[in-house]
Amino acid sequence: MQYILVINPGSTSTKVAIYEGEKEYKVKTLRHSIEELQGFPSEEDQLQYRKEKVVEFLKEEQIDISTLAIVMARGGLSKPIESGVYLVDENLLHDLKETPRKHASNWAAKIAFDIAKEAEVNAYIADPVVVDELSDIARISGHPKFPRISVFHALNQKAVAKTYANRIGKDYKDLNLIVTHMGGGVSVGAHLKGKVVDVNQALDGDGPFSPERSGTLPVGDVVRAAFSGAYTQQEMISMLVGKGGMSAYLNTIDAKEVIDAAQNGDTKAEQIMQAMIYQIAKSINSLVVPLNNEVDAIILTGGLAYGQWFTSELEKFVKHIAPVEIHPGEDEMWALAFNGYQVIKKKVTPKEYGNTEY
Ligand SMILES: Nc1ncnc2c1ncn2[C@@H]1O[C@H](COP(=O)(O)OP(=O)(O)O)[C@@H](O)[C@H]1O
Ligand SMILES: CCCC(=O)OP(=O)(O)O
Repeated sequence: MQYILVINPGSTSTKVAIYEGEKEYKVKTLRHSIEELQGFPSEEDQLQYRKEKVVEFLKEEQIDISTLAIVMARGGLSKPIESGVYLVDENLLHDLKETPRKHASNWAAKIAFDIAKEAEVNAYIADPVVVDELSDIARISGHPKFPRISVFHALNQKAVAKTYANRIGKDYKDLNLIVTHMGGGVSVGAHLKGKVVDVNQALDGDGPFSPERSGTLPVGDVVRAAFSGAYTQQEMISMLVGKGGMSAYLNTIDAKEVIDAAQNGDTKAEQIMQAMIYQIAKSINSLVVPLNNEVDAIILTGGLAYGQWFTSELEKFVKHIAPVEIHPGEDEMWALAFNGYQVIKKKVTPKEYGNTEY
């Protein structure tokens, strides 16, 4: 049997799967607690830990590495690139290692590359978090030194948008959609006829706060705190990513636990969840502008979209704009496998990252 190995590290989870063609054969989602993630002395230690989890999965499922036909990985914070499938090569690995923006997706290509090397096959990424289709006007932030950039859940946003288009018998390129991914990070994207022309910078940029990120903060106060002498650069960055948002208020990155507490009378948990919903709703409403007031549907996806109370509260703020579709979890694993299968069948020609000028 020739298998496709799919590797997807997120900020709160590591997802790993084996596909036979487009068909899921085995899948595992490991959820990581805040204590577990903060216990690693270095980035390298966490990479090794996540890699061990992938190798353990292969052993548990008795998948011999020689049966792998291809390894597919989520792409991280390399340079901005167009949507597509890219061979994991030394250039890509170099940029992912050197990037100042740290995120679990940066490790996926390295883990995939090492396993693929052992299996004597190729590793690829598809629709990494740096897919950049921003309109020129969306790039202007308010100061030329700090242009807005595209960092978001490109893989899942595009996959669920295409799944929705297929389901209603339309082409993705004929629709205007607002896709909201709500996981460890939250991204809200304006898909204008198949291009994500505006989206919040979902790591350390702007947008709603999320289970582990602060989103937009009062920037003057942040600058004063940064220069106060009270914090190191790493402590400041952690306030934005990792220990920001819900985790800063409630010391957990498990939104399910907080939603359950909110529904069982925990007023602090309820207030923070309502604030997250309020901020996400404001972002969704703001994307009516890049879509010229013509929105075909709003899609809610990611882990938090499993929470029925959460999505129904959010729907109240946005349902006047367009029909709301709930797509809980993600199509990332399937999308990676699908892209891998297209490469195997030679229906897609992978791009070379090093040759990509943007
Ligand atoms: N049934 C659920 N209801 C609400 N939130 C959930 C549910 N299941 C998972 N989540 C939350 O979704 C978040 C993780 O989403 P996910 O998209 O898997 O994130 P990531 O890929 O960033 O690790 C966690 O905060 C988790 O608690
Ligand atoms: C960096 C953008 C993608 C992102 O936030 O992914 P997670 O929600 O999986 O951390």
